Amino acid sequence: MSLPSGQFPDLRDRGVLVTGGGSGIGAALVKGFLRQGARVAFIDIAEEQSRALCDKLTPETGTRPEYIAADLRHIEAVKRAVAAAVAALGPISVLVNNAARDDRQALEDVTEESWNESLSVNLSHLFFVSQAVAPHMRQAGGGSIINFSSIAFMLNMPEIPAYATAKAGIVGLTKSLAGRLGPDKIRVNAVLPGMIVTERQKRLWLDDESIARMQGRQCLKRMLTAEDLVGPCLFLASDCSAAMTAQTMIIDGGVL
Ligand SMILES: NC(=O)c1ccc[n+]([C@@H]2O[C@H](COP(=O)([O-])OP(=O)(O)OC[C@H]3O[C@@H](n4cnc5c(N)ncnc54)[C@H](O)[C@@H]3O)[C@@H](O)[C@H]2O)c1
Repeated sequence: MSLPSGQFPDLRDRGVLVTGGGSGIGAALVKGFLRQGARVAFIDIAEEQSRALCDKLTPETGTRPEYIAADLRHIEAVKRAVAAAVAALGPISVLVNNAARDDRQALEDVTEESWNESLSVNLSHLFFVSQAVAPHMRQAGGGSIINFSSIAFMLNMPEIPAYATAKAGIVGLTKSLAGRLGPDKIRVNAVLPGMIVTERQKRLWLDDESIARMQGRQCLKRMLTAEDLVGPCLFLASDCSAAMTAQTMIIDGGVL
């Protein structure tokens, strides 16, 4: 799929911060927001691929995104990364909490350490990045936070107990943050993607058979790609969704 053709003029010159923007859905979002004329920064742990993405997107969009190298599992690093994003962009109006790592683990193999690691990489930073960004959104007169959950926690996927727990937790976090930040004109919503066929997913978990099986369950009989998440996130970021907060939006091609 290519990026959606829609334009959201209110996103022009907005400060947009994407976590995990170095690959997959996050990279499509960085490109999608740049195409709207937004000022975009992204945080990612993978330095080489992130710098390569910046080199690729600069000629494609006419603007170089700001890359901030950080490991979101460390809260001090989160604070430094958000400060760097504000220094580069000015006030932030849009935050997309996208970074995650969907490791598989059999029930018997889960340890205290691996459980905490999964919650750290898939849940905790969404709160701490939001906490660090909120004062800057207030300064900007409001904003939109988009949290990436997943339909995975609603399906029968026994090999991802901690990831599923984190993704369910993100829905609760979204509603709590929406209540706290609504009076500051900051909206908080969650998106729940279905099977999005990215390079990493193909390398690690998906094959033709599993893709065909999921397409069999989808109403839309095509493969979903990272670009399919861009339009919904632009909508949630823009004033087109001005009265929408504390909601969840499923983007899965209609899995029944
Ligand atoms: N791809 C799918 O099928 C799918 C389905 C449902 C939900 N999601 C969700 O969508 C989001 C994006 O998924 P994706 O498939 O594009 O993943 P991806 O692995 O392609 O991208 C995730 C990015 O996050 C970065 N990252 C990981 N750990 C980090 C850390 N500790 N600090 C900083 N950056 C870190 C990675 O380097 C990577 O660039 C995730 O929240 C994922 O759970 C994806």
